[in-house]
Amino acid sequence: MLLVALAAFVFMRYYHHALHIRTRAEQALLQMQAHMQASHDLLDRLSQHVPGVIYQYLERADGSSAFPYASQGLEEMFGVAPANFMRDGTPIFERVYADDSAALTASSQESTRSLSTWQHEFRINDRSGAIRWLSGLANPMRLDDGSTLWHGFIKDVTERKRLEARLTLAASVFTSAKEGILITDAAGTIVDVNETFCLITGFSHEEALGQNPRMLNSGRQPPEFYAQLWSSLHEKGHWYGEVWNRRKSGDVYAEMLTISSVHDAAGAIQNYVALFSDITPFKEHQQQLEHIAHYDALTGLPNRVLLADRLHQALIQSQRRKLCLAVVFLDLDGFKAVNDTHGHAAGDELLIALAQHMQSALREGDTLARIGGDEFVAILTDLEHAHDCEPILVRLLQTACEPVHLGQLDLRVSASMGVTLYPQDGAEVDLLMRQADQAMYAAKQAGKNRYHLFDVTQDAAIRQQRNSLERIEQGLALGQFVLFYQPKVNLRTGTVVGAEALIRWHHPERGLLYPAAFLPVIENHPVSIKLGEWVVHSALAQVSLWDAQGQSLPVSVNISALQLQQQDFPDRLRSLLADFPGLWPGLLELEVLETSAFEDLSRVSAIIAKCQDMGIRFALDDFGTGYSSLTYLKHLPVETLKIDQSFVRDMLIDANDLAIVNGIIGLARAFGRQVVAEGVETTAHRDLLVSIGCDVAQGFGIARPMPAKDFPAWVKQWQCHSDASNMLASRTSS
Ligand SMILES: Nc1nc2c(ncn2[C@@H]2O[C@H](COP(=O)(O)OP(=O)(O)OP(=O)(O)O)[C@@H](O)[C@H]2O)c(=O)[nH]1
Repeated sequence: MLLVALAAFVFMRYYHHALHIRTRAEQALLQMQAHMQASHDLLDRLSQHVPGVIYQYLERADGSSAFPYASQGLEEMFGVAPANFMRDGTPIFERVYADDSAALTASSQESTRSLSTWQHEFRINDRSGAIRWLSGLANPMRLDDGSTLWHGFIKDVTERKRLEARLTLAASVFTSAKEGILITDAAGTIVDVNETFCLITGFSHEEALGQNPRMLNSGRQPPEFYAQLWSSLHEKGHWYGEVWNRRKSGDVYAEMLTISSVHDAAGAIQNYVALFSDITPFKEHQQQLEHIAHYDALTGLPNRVLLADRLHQALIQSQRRKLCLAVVFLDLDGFKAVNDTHGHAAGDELLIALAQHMQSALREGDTLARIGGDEFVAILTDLEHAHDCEPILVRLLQTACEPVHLGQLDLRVSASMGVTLYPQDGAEVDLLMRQADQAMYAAKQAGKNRYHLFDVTQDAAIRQQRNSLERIEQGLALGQFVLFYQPKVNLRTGTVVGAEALIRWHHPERGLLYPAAFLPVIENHPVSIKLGEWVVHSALAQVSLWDAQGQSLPVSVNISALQLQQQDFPDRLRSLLADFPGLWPGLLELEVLETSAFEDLSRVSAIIAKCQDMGIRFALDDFGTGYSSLTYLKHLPVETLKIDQSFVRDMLIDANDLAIVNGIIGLARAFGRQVVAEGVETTAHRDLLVSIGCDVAQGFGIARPMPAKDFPAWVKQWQCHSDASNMLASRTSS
């Protein structure tokens, strides 16, 4: 019993003891669990304030993995709560960016194998699918069961990576840019240069650093240039332009430069960044192009473009210095023959040699340009007096005709030169060139190998002539010319036997002009033919009109020698007549001036005869005034002689004139020609003419030339007076 009791006691003691131990163990466990929970909570709380994820990673011996612990950051990173990976870590690895997966596995395996710190950067696809960069670091420990446990952290380094990428890009732009880059601090001290800077300038990185960009100064830009550059930099924050700088070798080069100022957050200038490219080859090419554009390729002399520019400048200088200048247009004589005989290449050589020789015949400051094949122009400047150019002109002439030795050949040409002088009212480059050219032409005309001075007065007259010609042509086109008609009457019977058509010009500014005011301008000019044809056509139209009105009256028109001598004159006249098919050609008489200079009388005679075959009549006007009256009378088959008014007017007081009038009447009779007296002014004229056998006359004493519209009324009025002498008396007194 005691034993039982003892056993029970022992058992109880043991039981209590065991119970106590167990309770204490349980308490300790609970305590430990509570402690662990607290540590866990503390870790969680702390890790919330740490960027990224703090974790434990377990890799078992069988290859499976788990994240026994991971802070909440894991959920942010992968979108799944850490608890999900406590037993199986595989889903995490499915998020790793495919390209980075192999490297991640390799780094992990290496850490497992060597138990070295695992440190790796890799990319994942976050829960939105975007790529993010992670950077992990963990230390491994081998557990007894052969598994490996890492403790470490992973953080998101996407932003850092982006910055790094930008920096890398910027660095590679800086390094590999084809432009030279130079960076200074705010004080202008060079803090960095790139590779291209070194290539362009020849200065190494070390040589450039700490220097001022002034080290590149070539001295080609004046101080004002740099002042303007800095002012632009300060005002606008940048400057752009071309600069000539000097390389380390001393060579000057051209660069296209952009400078920008870089400011700090407070707006203060921190740096200046200069970017430049070497444009020297481009500049050289540009210079070549400019040379081509301004210089003659064969002789190297200035060409026409540069000449115009130089001449323009020379005119300004001449005005400023109050000195003369001469423009000399020079054309070689007989140059074509050199080409033809010795070939183009020899011609070229001659041009080159002559260009050099002539250049050296000029003074320094004068310009010699080649403006075409064998044409040159010289500008002789700073002449005190116009005649100061003469010795230079003589020298030029001599130089141009000196022989040029080319191999076996001795070539020799000469020059014709036209010279014009400045100052001259309103003269400009073009005008001076034209004047010199014109004068050169005159030198050629005068026999070559000489110079000719342009004559301003003569030129003004020529221009005036040209202008008048244009006005006359214009007047003709605008219908400003009219025909007036002067009656011819039979003094014995009082009958009106015809009229002479006389041209007048209703000039818009100068009023009614007589032929003497404009016909001399067009004498021997093609315009006179045009005007002459107009006269014939208008007269035919008038005759035709009067004919239709029942007043059939012959009309005479004056015809110039030039017009009559045209080979096709009869045909042209025929076509004028063709416009008036019903008109009898005998109503048209052509008056040829007796003073006309005919080149070939037999040809003129043949033309007259052809026209007469058409029915046209002819008169020799102003008969007796020329040197060839009798020759013309003999050779030209005209029907009528018109006695010049100068003889008629003065025959009453001058016996010689009377004798001439008598003589002409006698000649007319002898040659079977009719005779008409011009310039009848009084009854005394009439009586005398009638008494010596000239019945037909015209003159102011009968009627002045009048507009066509007044003519029929005048005829009617004339015929009302049976006694013509009364009429004459009344005219004379009026
Ligand atoms: N060799 C050579 N000949 C040229 C060149 N340019 C034009 N010519 C020739 O130069 C000649 C110039 O003509 P002209 O001035 O009428 O010749 P020219 O014999 O001097 O005649 P004149 O001036 O009346 O004395 C022509 O035969 C052109 O073909 C060139 O660059 N080289």
